[in-house]
Order: sequence, then C-alpha cells, then structure tokens
Amino acid sequence: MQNSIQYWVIVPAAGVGKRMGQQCPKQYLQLGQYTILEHTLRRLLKFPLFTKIIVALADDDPYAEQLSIFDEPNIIKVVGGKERADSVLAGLNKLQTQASENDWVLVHDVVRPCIRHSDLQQLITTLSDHPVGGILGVPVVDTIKRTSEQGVIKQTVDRHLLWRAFTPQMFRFQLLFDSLQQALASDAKDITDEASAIEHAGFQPLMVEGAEDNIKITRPADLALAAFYLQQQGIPCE
Ligand SMILES: Nc1ccn([C@@H]2O[C@H](COP(=O)(O)OP(=O)(O)OP(=O)(O)O)[C@@H](O)[C@H]2O)c(=O)n1
Ligand SMILES: C[C@](O)(CO)[C@H](O)COP(=O)(O)O
Repeated sequence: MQNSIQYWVIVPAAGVGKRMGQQCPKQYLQLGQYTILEHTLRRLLKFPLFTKIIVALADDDPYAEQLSIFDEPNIIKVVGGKERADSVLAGLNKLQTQASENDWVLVHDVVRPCIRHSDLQQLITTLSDHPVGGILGVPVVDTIKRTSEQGVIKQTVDRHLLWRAFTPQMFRFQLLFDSLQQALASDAKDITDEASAIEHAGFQPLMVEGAEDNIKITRPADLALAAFYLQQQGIPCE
C-alpha cells in the first residue's frame, strides 16, 4: 500500500533579532504568559496534520533548554546556520532519513506567532495537487517607492500583482531540498525565503492569500501589534 503523504514543519529559530534591538533574541521575548517561540510552537503542535516540527536553534542558544515545550515528543531540535536559508537546510538535512520525497514540508518563521489554523488548512488544501507548492501572502496595499541609499525617491514601483510573502512556505521535500542546496551552492543572492530558491531552480510557486495578522515580529513596533492580534484571537497578552 502506498505510504500516505506526511506533513513536516521546519521552524527557523536561530536568528539574533538585530532589528529588534533587545538583550535576547526576539523569539524569546515574552508576550503574555509565553515567549513568542512558545506561542508559535504551541499553535503548530495543535494543528492535527503535522508529523514532526523541526526547530532550528542557534548552536549557542541558552534559552531553549529552559522551556518545557522542547520536551514535546513531536518537536525535534537541530542546530541552525549563519543565514535563515542555512537553518532551513539544517532542518531538511535532519528530515533526510524520515521524509519521503513527495512529503510536504512547511517552513514557518518562529516569529510569526499569529498564524491561524484556518490559513494552514487553506494552504494545505489549495496546494494538495499542485505540482510545485506555494506560500501564504497578502497583496501590497500601499504605494511602493524605490529610493537611493540617501532616501531620495527614484521610482514608484507598480504595485499591481505585488504581494508580501509570509510563511508557511510549503514545498515537497525533495524539490525544496534540491532547490535550496542548488541555490546556496550557486551563491545565489537574496535567498530570503524558500520560494526564491524554488524560483531560482526555474519553478513557479503559487501565492495563497492569507490573513493580514500573520505578521513577522521584526522591529519594536511589531511586538504591540502581535500582542493585539493574539488578544483578538483570544490569547491574553497583557
Ligand atoms: N541564521 C538565521 C537567521 C534567521 N533565522 C530565523 O528566520 C526567521 C526570520 O528571520 P528574521 O525575522 O530576519 O529574524 P532575525 O534574523 O533574528 O532578525 P534580524 O535580521 O533583525 O537579526 C526568524 O524566525 C529567525 O529566527 C534563522 O533560523 N537562522
Ligand atoms: C521568509 C520571510 O518571512 C518571508 O517574508 C522573509 O523573507 C524573512 O526575511 P528575514 O530578513 O529573514 O526576516
């Protein structure tokens, strides 16, 4: 009997959070009762389809060992890398002995704690028969400008069909593994998400519109916004 397709999750969580400017990496900042990392992992653990969640941590991360969530049997830790793509590749390397080539891998930033189960289901359902895979995102609604290094506006970018790429980004294991390895080996610039590695390999992922509140906590102002969104979703964050 053909083995059923499995859904694996890789959570890049090895960043230092320079743009947040805090004493600890931003994923360990507290939002109410839990750290941002715990909010995200708790949400992913509760989604019934996921087989295992591979979390890529910095090799000198002193925080994770203090969190009981890492005692969860469905969470596996790996050591991340210098860039986000290296951390994702570390997760894929861990999956080599467990994932089948056509299993789905969803890569989700640990600093996107507001991810909705409805968006996870929408992504999985929409892509179930898709030949490449795809990502969650939202359309750009502001006018977009390109400037010089000095902030002088040089161009108004046509925002028609422009999207903000979010995560999860969902691709079949072998395609993602091969594409990411090839992109990194070719020293491709700006592989800032999985889709760019897939595009670099010549494939065309699908954009799946998701919820606006699935923000990436990056700069100080994002903390209050994430707390508001979690509160709106019924997660107290006073
Ligand atoms: N070497 C890295 C760099 C980033 N990430 C993860 O990739 C996600 C998105 O990256 P970003 O928001 O840029 O996080 P940081 O790199 O920590 O932020 P900064 O660029 O401000 O330092 C985060 O969950 C981060 O932990 C990672 O796993 N490994
Ligand atoms: C993957 C991502 O969140 C999609 O928007 C984004 O590319 C991460 O970029 P960062 O610079 O590593 O935060």
